[in-house]
Amino acid sequence: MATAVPVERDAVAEAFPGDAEQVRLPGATLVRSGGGCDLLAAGVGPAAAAASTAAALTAAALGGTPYGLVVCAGIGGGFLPGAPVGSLVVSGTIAVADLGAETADGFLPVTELGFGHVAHHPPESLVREAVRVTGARRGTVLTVSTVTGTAARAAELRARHPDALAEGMEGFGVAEAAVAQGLPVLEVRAVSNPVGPRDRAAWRIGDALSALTAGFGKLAPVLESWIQHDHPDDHA
Ligand SMILES: O=C(O)c1cccc(C(=O)CC[C@H]2O[C@@H](n3cnc4c(=O)[nH]cnc43)[C@H](O)[C@@H]2O)c1
Repeated sequence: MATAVPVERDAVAEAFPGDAEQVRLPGATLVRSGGGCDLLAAGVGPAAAAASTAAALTAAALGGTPYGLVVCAGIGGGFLPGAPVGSLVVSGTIAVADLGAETADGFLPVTELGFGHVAHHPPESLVREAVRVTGARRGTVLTVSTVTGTAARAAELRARHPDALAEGMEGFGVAEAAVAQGLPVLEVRAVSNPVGPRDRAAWRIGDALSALTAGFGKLAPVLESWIQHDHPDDHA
């Protein structure tokens, strides 16, 4: 489980029972819950998140105990009216919003330049179960390197990503690290602020952290059970 900062990690950890221990690795420090779930405060932004998630995944694989699933979780911006403050969003798609080239004719995603990826798709069975048990909204979660701060930018993102419900700064980085090691990935965002004109007074970080803890209270058993079973329909 990768969050950006320790306060998000601890909000998620509350949902996992038992005594936690700290595990220090080269490039990452994990909090290991009593139930064996590893939580990582991976850093803010896609690059930091990818680097520390990759370090943790590689250490587990080399140690002979590879992970079965990677989850990126945290607070995020919500696109109104679909994702109001305090709501929970589960990623049908994890997409990077600003990886590409600006041209006179508009934005070109990096894939149209012939490189890499711009989206990753969590397993359908996991998304469906996560939405069912949490009551979360399902949508595309965008990863941005610059927090959206104007109505014009929010509208531009929605025009390019009509299914977008939330934005954060780490999901795509975590997903790139997971997919590079053949692992499934999911993103869960609790909405702390609307995506749009910058208004720090409107942030509701405490409410979003509470929504994260409550959501993972319901999600934790689903994640554990999902990892234990094969999901042939997801491989099609
Ligand atoms: O200074 C601002 O106006 C501002 C507005 C929203 C968020 C920030 C952050 O620095 C938070 C970064 C942190 O939290 C996640 N997050 C929360 N809300 C958003 C958002 O609207 N857009 C993107 N990321 C958001 C993010 O994943 C980071 O970990 C500052």
